[in-house]
Amino acid sequence: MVEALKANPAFSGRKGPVVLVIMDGVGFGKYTEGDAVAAAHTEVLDELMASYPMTKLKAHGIAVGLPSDDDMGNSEVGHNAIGAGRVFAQGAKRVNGAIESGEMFTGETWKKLTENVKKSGGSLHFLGLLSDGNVHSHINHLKAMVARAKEDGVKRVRVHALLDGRDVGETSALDYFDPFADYLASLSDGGFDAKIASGGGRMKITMDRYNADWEMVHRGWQIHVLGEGRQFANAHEAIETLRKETGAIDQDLPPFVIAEGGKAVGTVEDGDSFILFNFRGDRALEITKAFEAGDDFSEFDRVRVPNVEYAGMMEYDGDLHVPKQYLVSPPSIDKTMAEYLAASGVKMFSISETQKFGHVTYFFNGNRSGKFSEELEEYVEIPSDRVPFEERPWMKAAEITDRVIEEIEKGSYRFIKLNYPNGDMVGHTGIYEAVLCSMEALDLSLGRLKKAVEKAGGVMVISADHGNSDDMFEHDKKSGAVKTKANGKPQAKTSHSLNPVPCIVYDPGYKGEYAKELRSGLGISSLAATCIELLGFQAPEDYDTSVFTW
Ligand SMILES: O=C(O)[C@@H](CO)OP(=O)(O)O
Ligand SMILES: [Mn+2]
Ligand SMILES: [Mn+2]
Repeated sequence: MVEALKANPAFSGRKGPVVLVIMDGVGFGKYTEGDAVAAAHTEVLDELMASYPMTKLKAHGIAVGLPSDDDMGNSEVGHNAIGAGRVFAQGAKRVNGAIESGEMFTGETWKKLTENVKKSGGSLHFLGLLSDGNVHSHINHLKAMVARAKEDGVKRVRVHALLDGRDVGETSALDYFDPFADYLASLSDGGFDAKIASGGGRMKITMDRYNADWEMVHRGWQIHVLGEGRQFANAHEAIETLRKETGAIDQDLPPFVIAEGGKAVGTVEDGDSFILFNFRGDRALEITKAFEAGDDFSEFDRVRVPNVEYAGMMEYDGDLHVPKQYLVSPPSIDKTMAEYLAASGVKMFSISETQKFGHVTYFFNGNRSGKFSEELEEYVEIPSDRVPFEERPWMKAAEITDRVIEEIEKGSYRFIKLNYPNGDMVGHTGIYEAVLCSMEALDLSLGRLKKAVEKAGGVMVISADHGNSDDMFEHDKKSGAVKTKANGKPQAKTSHSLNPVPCIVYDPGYKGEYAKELRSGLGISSLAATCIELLGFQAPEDYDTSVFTW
C-alpha cells in the first residue's frame, strides 16, 4: 500500500471536483486532409483550445513505453501511462526482449507446453492477431515461436489467425497471410507439420472485450476449437472468397475453417497445448475464460472443453491472475494515481460505456480489474450499443455526460475520470462522415460538462490517450499525398495515429497559481501529476512532471 499524498502548501485545490476527460482517439492531425477532428464543427473544443491553457502531449512510441517512435499509441499503453504517472516498458517491448534473450523458451511455461505435446503426440496451437500492428500482437513473435517449437521437437503446429485491418491497413490481410503460409510451408518437412487451421476478422470473432458481445467469442470457439464453420482449402482462398462475397474489410471478415477431405485440419483436442500469442489483455480475457473456466461457465455452450495446457503471452489481469500460465511477465505497473488517491481518502468516480469501460478502470489501474477502495471508488458502465459504430457515431456520449453532471451536482466525488470512445471507435470504422458526426456529438457533451464544472467551481482537464480521428486517410509516407482508391476517393485509414494529443486545463477559478503557459515536450504520463496537483496534493517524487510551473 502506498502512503497518503502530501498536501501542496501552495495550492489546496478548488471547491469543485477535478474532472479528467479522456477523448479516446482524438489528436492533432499532421495533415489537413483526413483530419476529422479539425474538420468537424466543434465550437466548444475550439473555444477551449483558444482561450484556456493548453499544451500538446506525446502519446505514441517511447513516450508510452513502446519499442520505437514508429509505434502508434493505443488505449492500453495510453491509459497505463496516464494512470501510473510514469512510463513502463510495455508488452510489445517485453516480448521482444524475452525472445531476443531466449528467456521465453527457457521459461517453465514454454517447456511445459512443448513437453506436453511431445508426450501426448498432440498439436501445439497458436491463436492471435496476424499482423505487425504491435498493439495486441506482432507476427514476428509468432514466427519465432513456431521456429523454436520445431527446434524443440514439437511435431505439429496449428495456427488460428485473426485478420487485423484495424492496427494496419484495412485490407492488408494477404500481406501477412500469404508470406506466413509460405513460412509455415518452408518449416514443414517429414517430421514437422505446421498449418493455418482457422481464421476470421478480429471484430467478428474471438477478440471481444469487456463482455460487450460474447457471441463473438462463441463464433471463435466454434471454428478454432470445434472446427465447425465454412470450409476452405487454405486461408488465401478463404479471404479472397469471403471478401468478394461480403465486401467486408479485414476486421469484419466472416470466420473460416481450413479443411482437408472435409475434415478441419486443426481442432483442439485433449492433450494439446494452446498459446494465445496476443500480449494485450482486454481482448484476450474472454477467450481465455472460455478455456480456463469450469462447469460454471455460462456465456455460451462450449459443446466440449478440451483438456489442454493453456498459456497466454502475458498475464492479462494482475488482480485475478488470468491466465494461470503465461510466457512473459507483464510490466509491473505499481503505485498508480488511483492507489495514491485512495490512500489519501479522495472519493473517485470512473465512467465510460462498455467499449471503453475497462480503459478508465482496468488499464488506468495498471491492468488490475479490482478497486483500491470499495468505499472511496465508484465505477459506472453505460452499456454500449451492439452496432457498427458508423451507424450510431454519437455512441453513449450523452448518457455518460448525463451521469457525470449528476455526480458533479451531487458533489460526492473529488476526482472524476471519464472516457468518451467516439473519436476512437468511430475512427476505427474508417468512415469519414461518421467520424465528423462523432466529433460533433462529443463536442456537445464537452459543452454541457463545461457548464457543470464551472457551476460547481471545479476544474476540467481535457486530453486523450492517442490519436485516431485526426488521421482518417492513408498518406504516402514520402510525399504526404493522400492515397486514393480505384474510384479516386481517399483510401480510409482505420488505425490509430502517431499524433500528439491536447491537454487543456479548463479552470474557471484560476487566480494565477500556476503559469498560464503549460510545459511543453511532455507525454501523457504527465496527466497523473497534473490531476494530483489540481486536487491540492504534491505528486509523488518519481512521477513524471505535471504540465504546471507553480
Ligand atoms: O480496438 C482495439 O483493440 C485497439 C486497436 O487495436 O484500440 P484501442 O487501443 O483504442 O482500444
Ligand atoms: Mn484508445
Ligand atoms: Mn482504438
